[in-house]
Amino acid sequence: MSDPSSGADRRRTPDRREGEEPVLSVRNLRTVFRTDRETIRAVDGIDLDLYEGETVGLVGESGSGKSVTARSIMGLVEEPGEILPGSSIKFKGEEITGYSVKEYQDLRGSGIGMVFQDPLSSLNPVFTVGNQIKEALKVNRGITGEAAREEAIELLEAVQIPDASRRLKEYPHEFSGGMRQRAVIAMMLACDPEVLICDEPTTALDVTIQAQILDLLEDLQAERGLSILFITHDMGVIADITDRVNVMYAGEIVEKAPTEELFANPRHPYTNGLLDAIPGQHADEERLRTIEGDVPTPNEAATYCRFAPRCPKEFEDCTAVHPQLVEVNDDETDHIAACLLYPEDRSTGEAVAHHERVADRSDRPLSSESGEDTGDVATDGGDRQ
Ligand SMILES: Nc1ncnc2c1ncn2[C@@H]1O[C@H](COP(=O)(O)OP(=O)(O)OP(=O)(O)O)[C@@H](O)[C@H]1O
Ligand code: NI
Repeated sequence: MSDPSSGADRRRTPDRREGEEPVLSVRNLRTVFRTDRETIRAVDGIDLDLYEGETVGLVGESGSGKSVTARSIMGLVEEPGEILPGSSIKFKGEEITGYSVKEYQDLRGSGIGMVFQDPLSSLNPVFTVGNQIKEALKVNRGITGEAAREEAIELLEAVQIPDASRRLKEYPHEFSGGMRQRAVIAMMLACDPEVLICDEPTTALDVTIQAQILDLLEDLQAERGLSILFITHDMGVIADITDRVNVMYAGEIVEKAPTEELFANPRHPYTNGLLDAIPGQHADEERLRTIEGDVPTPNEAATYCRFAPRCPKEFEDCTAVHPQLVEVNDDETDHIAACLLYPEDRSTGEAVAHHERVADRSDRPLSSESGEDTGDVATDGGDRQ
């Protein structure tokens, strides 16, 4: 059987670095939540690549599917959530969708670490910070006793927690918010991960502390060659620390480009809306501009543009054709956008026809929508070696 990701590879042109394999590669990821009333397509067919030593951003408003993407990668999708067959997530070339509970535990213990917005969700209140780091060292790297204590001190020093040997004996509640997040990062480093997924790790912190944590992540990345997937709704943070960006809206990635390029030439109207909402962009205005309206819950197949109802550039076809990620023009092969206005060097009619052709090749219904479970999607699923 063919590789489930090959169709997606042909259909879009993401993120490639010549001759190099990504550490983490996501293709056609679809994660749904089925309730009695509806099927929420929280993540609806996204592609994502992360190469060694780089920071890739995933940005979008609340409810766009960023956290579900992260949880899908980590094997943390809970009932009634489900990763659909045909989705592919590869870590160092190995398919990890379909991993057992034990395999995911091992993956989280060594390969991929995750830092959440709330550090207390990763820390146990009844154990000292030192004990928790030592436990991580024991379970994941077999380091115990005095060696573990020394390593724990080194890790706290690596995340710039002053007075490390004393602080090891303290409990999470004795740490400030910023220090707690550092402790969580130290715990992640205890697993010696290659990939770090950060889901809004600084959102709850004040601006100064936030900047310090971002600096720390950059330092750690340089020292350890970490690859970081950074999730945020804050375009300012994206500009600060990422090399490449994926803009997400209602379960889909709508624009993808190197960070500098995205900020210099944003193409998708949604991305423009997010950029306009950065504080300080419009000094003459008193209040922050935000995009009017809310992210819709993606509870039906996208046979149209999900952003159209809020889009200042909406035209008739936007409600009838599902935009595909296409190159914004002939010169920008690493800049793609899912908007019927592109490729910009074609007439609107030609561009729309192009999107229709690509959609024909790649949009597939959920098996539940095609009546019987025909296996149309499921046929791709069983390809794990
Ligand atoms: N357990 C669940 N059951 C049903 N729907 C869910 C569940 N978890 C997430 N969703 C839905 O999935 C969609 C995406 O949620 P997600 O948490 O990934 O958004 P997000 O981009 O991380 O937003 P935020 O910036 O607020 O963290 C939302 O529509 C949400 O309601
Ligand atoms: Ni989230």
